[in-house]
This record gives sequence, structure tokens and C-alpha cells, in this order.
Amino acid sequence: MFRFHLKENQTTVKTEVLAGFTTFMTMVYIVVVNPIILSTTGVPFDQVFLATIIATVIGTLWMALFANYPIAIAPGMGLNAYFAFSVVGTNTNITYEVAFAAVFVSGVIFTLLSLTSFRKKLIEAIPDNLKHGITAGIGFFIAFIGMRLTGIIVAHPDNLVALGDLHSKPVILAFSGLAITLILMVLRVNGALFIGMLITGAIAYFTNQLKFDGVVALPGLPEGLIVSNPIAAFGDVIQYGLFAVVFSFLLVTIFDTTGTMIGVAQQAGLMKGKTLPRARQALLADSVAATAGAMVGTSPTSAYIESSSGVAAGGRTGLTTVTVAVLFIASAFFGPLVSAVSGVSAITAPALIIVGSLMMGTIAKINWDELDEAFPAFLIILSMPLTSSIATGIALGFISYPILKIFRGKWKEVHPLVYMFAVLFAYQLVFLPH
Ligand SMILES: Nc1nc2[nH]cnc2c(=O)[nH]1
Repeated sequence: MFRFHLKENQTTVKTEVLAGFTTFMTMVYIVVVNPIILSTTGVPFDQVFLATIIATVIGTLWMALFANYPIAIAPGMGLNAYFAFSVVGTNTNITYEVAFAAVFVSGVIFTLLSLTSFRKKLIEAIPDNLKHGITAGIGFFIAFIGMRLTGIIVAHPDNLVALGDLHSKPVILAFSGLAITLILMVLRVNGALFIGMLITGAIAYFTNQLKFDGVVALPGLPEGLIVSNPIAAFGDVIQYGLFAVVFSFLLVTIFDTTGTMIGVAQQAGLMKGKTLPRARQALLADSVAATAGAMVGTSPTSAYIESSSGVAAGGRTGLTTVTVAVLFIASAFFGPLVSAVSGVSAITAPALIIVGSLMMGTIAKINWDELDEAFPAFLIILSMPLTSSIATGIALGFISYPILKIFRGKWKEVHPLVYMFAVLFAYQLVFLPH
């Protein structure tokens, strides 16, 4: 039977369940936001709502039961926008059905790659300093997301970003939530991140920022499978020449997911040297979820950076992710409640900002004395938040690393896979939409 090895991982049922609640709270917005984005392509809102929950539950439960990691899976925010605005939006002849066929095909290829030794080689080939850069970059990115969502940081026409309006109610709520949660954390209160969310939620309610139009509702029924014939899906990809789209989905999902898993596993202390134990099952969790998700109507899934909030709350095993999966099933029946809470980002964003600071700690492990090691790691850290993409951050690190090594006469130290992906990433960044 499935064992979570709680003792071995120095955790308890209570800690794991609380960590599951924490991760769930920071990521449940996806059941509302994903349908909003994908329905712009014409796919019905209710279809995506349920498809998001189905893909999340399949991937997260697989991760829990077969890989025993506290890392949740759900449709990625970068990939849904790419699906809606780059693949379907700009190509009038590509319907959402055809685009889902491309997601399906990339999911099948990712599943096959996950079954080979490729995944292990890839994880081991990533240089240590880049791995540290990935963890720190994810930290920086998730903190930036938290700041942006709450309006603490806003868009600026000249400087791109600027400080938001400190008098606005949501910003005051966000700072209050941040202060409350930080104080709970320095006081070492168990479940500080989650308790911080509850208190901030209560303040939001009493200051009229959190309003409910009901709590429970039966989910709308989906219209059935969107991709029901795997052979026809491959046929669509060939007929519409969607090779570049499949390639982009594949490259981004592999690196987003692998990078996030390494980052969160490092944060949780679950890496064994260069390797991620049970990486096959962990990657399968994502590829199977992406494939099944495409069939029911959602863009590709990814390991979720928000899982780092559950890890910061003490989550170390699959019991955390079982909890997340159960809560996602429940969320299908609590549409109005989920939508109300997701609408007030200040409730969950303080956790994202604080977790960002915890993940940034890995910066200390980077070898800053050697520019050929440090600069690519720095580029990853800098570009993840600035390009809003984990995969693009990794791409820039992968491209710059071998170039610097070659000019230092250390080209032999670089794994052949790093050269290969440097070329693929360079091609993708220059020639394909992303
Ligand atoms: N790693 C990762 N985490 C996410 N959380 C929300 N969207 C994403 C995504 O696209 N990738």
C-alpha cells in the first residue's frame, strides 16, 4: 500500500494536513482564473472549471501516492495564456479542439520521455549552481507574483514597475496580512502561514472586501471529452502543422516542471545530492495529468510553485498533496466560496511573499567567486520574475552556461544535454512565440 513515511521525514499527520491546506489556499485561484483565460478561445467556462479540477486531482494524487512528494500539480498560468493568446488567439484556423490535440500529443511524448532514463540524465546534467539559481529564482518570482497580485507593486509606463497606492484598501489589507503572518512566523506559531490567511480573510470580510454570493453550488456538467480519439489528435497535429506548438508545450512543461520540482524538493531537503529520488513517478504525475487534462479541456499542467508555501508550513510527504487533492475535489461543490476568496489576493499573497524570502536563501550556495558559474545562475534568478516564466529563466541560464565554459576552456565539464538544450532553447526563444 501507499506509505507516506511520516516518521522518516520527521513530520506528523497534523503538520501535513495543515501544509496541504496552506498549499491549497495559495493555488485554488486556478479553478477560477483558468476558465476565465481559456474560455476566451470559445471553450465553455464550466467545461474548463471541471477540467481544471480533474487534471489537478489526477496529477496531485499521482504525485502523492506514487512519488510521495508535497508538490501539487495543476494547469500552469504561463501555459494557459500561451494556449489562449498565442496558439488559438493569433491563428484563425486553429480551433480550441485542435489546440487541445497539440497539448494531448505533447503530453503523450512527455509521458514516454518520463518512462526513459532521459529524465534522470536531465536532472543530473543540470549544474549545481544552476539548480541553486532555479530555487532562488522561483523564490524571487513567487514573491513578485504576491506583490503584483495585491497591488503592492503596479505597472508603470516608464519603469515597468512601481510601488502601488499605499492608501488603497487591498494594499493596506495585504500589508496587514504580511505583518500578521510574519509576526506569527517569528513567534514560531505552528501553521503560521495558514492562520495568517484565516485572520487576513476575517479582516477582509469585516472591511467589506470579501463578499459572498453564496457558498455551495453544484458544478455545471461538462460537455464530454474534447480529445476522444488519440489517433485523430496526432492526425490534427500533422494536418495543421502544429509541430512548433507541440515542441514549445513540451520544452516549457519539461523545464517548468523539472525546475519547480528541483526547487521545491531542495527547499524541503528532499534531494539526494544531484538526484531527485522517484523522479520518474514525479514527472509521470505531471505528464499524465497534462494528457488527461487535454482530453477534458485544459491547457498543460505543471508542478506548482505555490507548493513551496506548504513546504514552508512543514509539508514533506504525499499526505500534504492528498490533502490538496481532496480539497480540490471539494472545491467543485464550493464554486461561489472559492471564487469569492480567490478574488481577494491579499488573503494568500503574504504567504507567497514570505515563502519567496525562504527560497531565496539558496543564493548563499551559489559559487559567486567563479563568474562562469555565478552569472548563468544570476541570469536565471533575474529573468524568472522579469519574464514571468520559470522556463525562460532556465533557458537563459542554459544558453549562457556553456558559452562561458567554452571561453574559459572548460567546455568538457559541461554535460552534452546542456549543449543540446542550449541550442533548442535558443531556437525556441528566437523563432517561436512564447
Ligand atoms: N511552476 C509553475 N507554477 C505555477 N503556478 C501557477 N502557474 C504556474 C506555472 O505555470 N508554473
